Amino acid sequence: MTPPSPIDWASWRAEIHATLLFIVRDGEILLIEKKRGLGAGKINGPGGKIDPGETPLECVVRETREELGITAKRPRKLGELHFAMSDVPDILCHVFLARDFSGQPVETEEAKPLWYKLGDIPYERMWKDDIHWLPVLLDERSFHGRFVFEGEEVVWQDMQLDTYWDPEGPRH
Ligand SMILES: CNc1ncnc2c1ncn2[C@@H]1O[C@H](COP(=O)(O)OP(=O)(O)OP(=O)(O)O)[C@@H](O)[C@H]1O
Repeated sequence: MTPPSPIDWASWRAEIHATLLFIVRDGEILLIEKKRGLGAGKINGPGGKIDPGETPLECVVRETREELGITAKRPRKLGELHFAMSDVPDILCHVFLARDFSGQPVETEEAKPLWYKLGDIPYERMWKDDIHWLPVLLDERSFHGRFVFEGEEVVWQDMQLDTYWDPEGPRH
């Protein structure tokens, strides 16, 4: 049984709209150690806040360039995450997967690039929600996750799978 949500999701609106990208190539995933801002010190994908007038896709390509100096090729949105936070503004995050990029990842003031084998993802150094949806993304399935945080802890969650129709169809 799912406990009742502490949030009224029907009227919930995020103050921040953001993006995340996971690039997977040759059995490895490109992650970053975030050096500043929300989640500094944690491992995540590149991404950040959507600028006014920007689409989520434009944002994720721009943020990946700014943070790692590479250009993601054909990112596909597979997920949406809604975070109700206790001590920072609430976030709606669009999550993308890409299989290729151009350029060489470099460390910047915002991020340090880190490659991990797909079987070796450091979930213990990531946000606590990630383990619930990153394996779904890596399976190329779509998802909609909602998480209520108290500080760094998840106190309520819901994950819906296969929630989007992907116009490009499954890749395998
Ligand atoms: C709560 N559980 C969470 N789980 C997984 N990922 C989370 C997250 N909470 C935030 N994120 C992501 O972290 C990035 C930085 O967030 P964001 O608000 O943009 O902060 P940041 O200070 O870096 O902003 P800018 O660099 O100025 O865009 C952004 O991609 C956002 O989607």
